[in-house]
This record gives sequence, structure tokens and C-alpha cells, in this order.
Amino acid sequence: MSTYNPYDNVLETIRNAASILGLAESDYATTMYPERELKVSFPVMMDDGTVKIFEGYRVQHSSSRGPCKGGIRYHQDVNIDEVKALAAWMTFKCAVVGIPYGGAKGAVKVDPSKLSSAELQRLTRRYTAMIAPLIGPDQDIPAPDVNTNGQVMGWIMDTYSMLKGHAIPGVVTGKPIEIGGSLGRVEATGRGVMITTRESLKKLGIPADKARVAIQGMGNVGSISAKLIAELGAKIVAVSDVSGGLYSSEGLNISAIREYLSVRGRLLKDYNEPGVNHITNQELITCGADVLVPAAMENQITEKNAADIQVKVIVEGANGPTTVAADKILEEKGIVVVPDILANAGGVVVSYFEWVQNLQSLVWDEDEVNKTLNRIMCKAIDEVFDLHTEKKITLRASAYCLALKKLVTAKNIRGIFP
Ligand SMILES: NC(=O)C1=CN([C@@H]2O[C@H](COP(=O)(O)OP(=O)(O)OC[C@H]3O[C@@H](n4cnc5c(N)ncnc54)[C@H](OP(=O)(O)O)[C@@H]3O)[C@@H](O)[C@H]2O)C=CC1
Ligand SMILES: O=C(O)CCC(=O)C(=O)O
Repeated sequence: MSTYNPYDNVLETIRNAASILGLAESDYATTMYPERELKVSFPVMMDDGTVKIFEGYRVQHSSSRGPCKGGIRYHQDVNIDEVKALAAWMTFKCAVVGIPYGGAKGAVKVDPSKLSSAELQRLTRRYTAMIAPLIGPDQDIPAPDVNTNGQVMGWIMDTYSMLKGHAIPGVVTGKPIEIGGSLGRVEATGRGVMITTRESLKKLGIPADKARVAIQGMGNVGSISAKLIAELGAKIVAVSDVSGGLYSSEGLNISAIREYLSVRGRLLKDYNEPGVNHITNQELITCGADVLVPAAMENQITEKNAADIQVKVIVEGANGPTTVAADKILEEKGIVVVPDILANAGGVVVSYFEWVQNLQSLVWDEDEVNKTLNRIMCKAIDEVFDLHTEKKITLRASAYCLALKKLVTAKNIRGIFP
């Protein structure tokens, strides 16, 4: 795993925004520290009867603007600093798009591809029981992230409801529709990435139907982004998963690749189609395209490869894909970076709709979900681009300034007692 500490990235980005806004450290200090960090260890019975101990986390970064909100990640390399960074990004993300949440994130250190479905369910239920004192529809609402999905959210909801003695769908979002999930949530993050790409290209005067796009990661975010960006008329020339990537200058057949990947365990290194070349993830990042959408993990664009990037625009589908050092190189090269806290906010926006539906026992239709998502995203995109133009700062600095201002205002209104 990488040696870059994503939480250091977060702190540097906050300090930069604070200095642009002329804030004293006492004004924004609370945004530099998570409110709560819970580390848990818990046993899980394996299918062969042995017991393994797993480590997990739930970090609540901020509740200044509302209940904490953020996904749960299952990954073998996860650590507390990564979860702290992911929780802080949630706080800034919810603030920049103006939904009434703070930020949180959870994780279990596990490679879920090595577990059976029954083991995964036992692990999820035990982890839920361990973080149960922190979560709940009024205080902290988990959702899917890397290697978790609707089924995992269903097990979390069931375990939490068993502990409370009645059904509490609003404790998690990203659930299957049948138990209170929202139409449109599975596609929401990718839809938000598509909206951000479409609007950013419009503002930059690049026709979307002529754009050549490379996408790293073909999970929930990457694969839906690929599908919806292709529907804008753009050519998806490269995609990848953990095993490597595919490239075709003529454009890839995204529906065939999505269909191939729908079988659990399949990897792109084994995908074969005439005219499609195999490339590495590093080659994908530096391949010739107009738009790069990193939609996999943190720290993929660093000072080691930033100078070789050829695209005009980077739309960050993943959280934290670009290091601070790489950001500076990209700025010097004139590459526009649309930051994660804006570009991938579609997921949490529709999670908010799901939670609102759960609290009111209402069901919205998919058209209403997608239209409202589009409106919220377009407003936030306009605000971020406007401040970027007015202050001549990067889009990331602009997004952080807008979010930080809201966070500091909320903190000041609530006050610090005594
Ligand atoms: N799900 C959501 O709603 C949201 C997710 N995000 C962020 O988007 C990113 C992707 O999340 P999501 O799509 O949900 O996760 P998934 O687990 O669905 O997909 C992750 C994808 O990234 C690939 N991948 C994993 N590690 C690497 C690597 N080292 N190099 C290249 N590719 C890799 C995986 O390959 P393989 O499957 O072969 O392992 C998979 O294709 C994360 O940063 C997440 O935090 C942000 C907002 C919301
Ligand atoms: O939908 C959510 O609540 C959070 C999704 C998430 O984890 C993220 O935006 O990074």
C-alpha cells in the first residue's frame, strides 16, 4: 500500500482553504480533529469452525451541520488514518453540496474476496454490533463504500433493528429497495460523476460527444460513470480494475465489459476482445485521453506520475485519488481537477433522499430522485466554478473554501460552551 498519509493531505488542504478565507486557526481548528474515533476488535467464526479476530473502525469527523454520514469500507490495507481522512472528506462533501449532515466513515481490515458469503454476513453482523453505540438514524448513518453493497447494508439494518427490537430502516442507506432503499441510489455516485463531467466540460468549452475518457476502477462508481458518460456520446478509451486495464483508441464496449464483470471473481486481466489492448493501471493514468476519472482508491495520482498525465480534465470519482504534491504539478500543467468532495457527492445526496424517505415512510419515484440530484449537483458545480473564477484558485481550493465557511458558521452559531 502507499506510503502517503491521506489525513496529512486533508489537513494541508484545510489549512490552504483557511488561509484563502483569512481564518485564524481558532476559527477552524475543530475541522482538523475528528469528534470520535472508535477502534474495535471482534471474533468471527469461519466456515471451517476456526475463529478469526478482525479489526474495524468508525470515525465521526463532524456533527456540526447534522448527523454524521458516510460509508463502510472492507479492505485488507485500511488503517485509522485512511478512515479519518475518509470521514473528513464526508464532512466537506456534505457541506459543499448543502445537505444537512456531518461526516463519518467506517472500515474493517479484511479482504472480502477471501470470505464466503456466510462468513461475510457473520463479520458484518458482529462489526455492526460493535459500532452500534455510535450509529443510528439520528446520529450516524453508514452506507456502501469500497467492497460493500446493498446486501451488506441489509445485514447492518437487520442487526441494528434486532438490537433495538423493531425495524429501523433509516440507520443505513444504500439498502436494497425491498427494505427501504431508494430508487437511484445504486447509480447515484456514477450519475453525479457524469453530471460533474458534463457540466465541467460545458464550462471548459469541450464538447462531451468528442471527449475521450479513461476511467480507473470498474466497481460501483467507475462502471456506472463509464456507462453514463458513454451515453453522453463520449468515447471510453480505457478502464481498469485491481488486476489492470483495457485500452482501445476506438472506444471500449462498456456494456460487454460490465456484463463480463457481473460474475463475482472475474478480473479484467482475463477479458479478451479483438482490438482491445491490456494496459497497467499506471498506463491508464498517463494514457492519451481528454478526461481521466480515477474511481478506485486514494493516492493514485502522485508526484511520481502527475508530470506524465496528458488529459485536460480530471474528475475525481474516488475519494482522495490525488496527493497535494501532485495537485501542484497538475495546476502548473494547466490540468483542471474537479475535486472528489464535489464530483463524487451524488452518492451521499441520494443517500440523503433515502434517509428522508425512511424518516417520513415515503417512496419517491426514480425520476424525482434523479431530477433533484441533478438540481443539487448543478447548483454546487456552479458555486464551485464561480468562486474558482472570482478568486483565481483551483477548483479544490474553491470547494474547500465554500465548505469550510459553512462549517465555521455552523460551529459559531452552535457556540462552544462554556
Ligand atoms: N460507492 C459509493 O457510493 C461511493 C464511493 N466513493 C469512492 O469511490 C471509489 C470506488 O468506490 P466503489 O466503486 O464504491 O468501490 P467498489 O469496491 O465497487 O470498486 C472499486 C474498484 O476499484 C478497483 N480497485 C481496487 N483497488 C485498486 C487499485 N489499487 N488500482 C486500481 N483499481 C483498483 C476494484 O477492482 P476489483 O473489483 O478487481 O478489486 C474495483 O473495480 C472509492 O474511493 C470510494 O471511496 C465515493 C463516493 C460514494
Ligand atoms: O452515501 C453515503 O452516505 C456515503 C457514501 C460515501 O461513503 C462517500 O461519499 O464517500
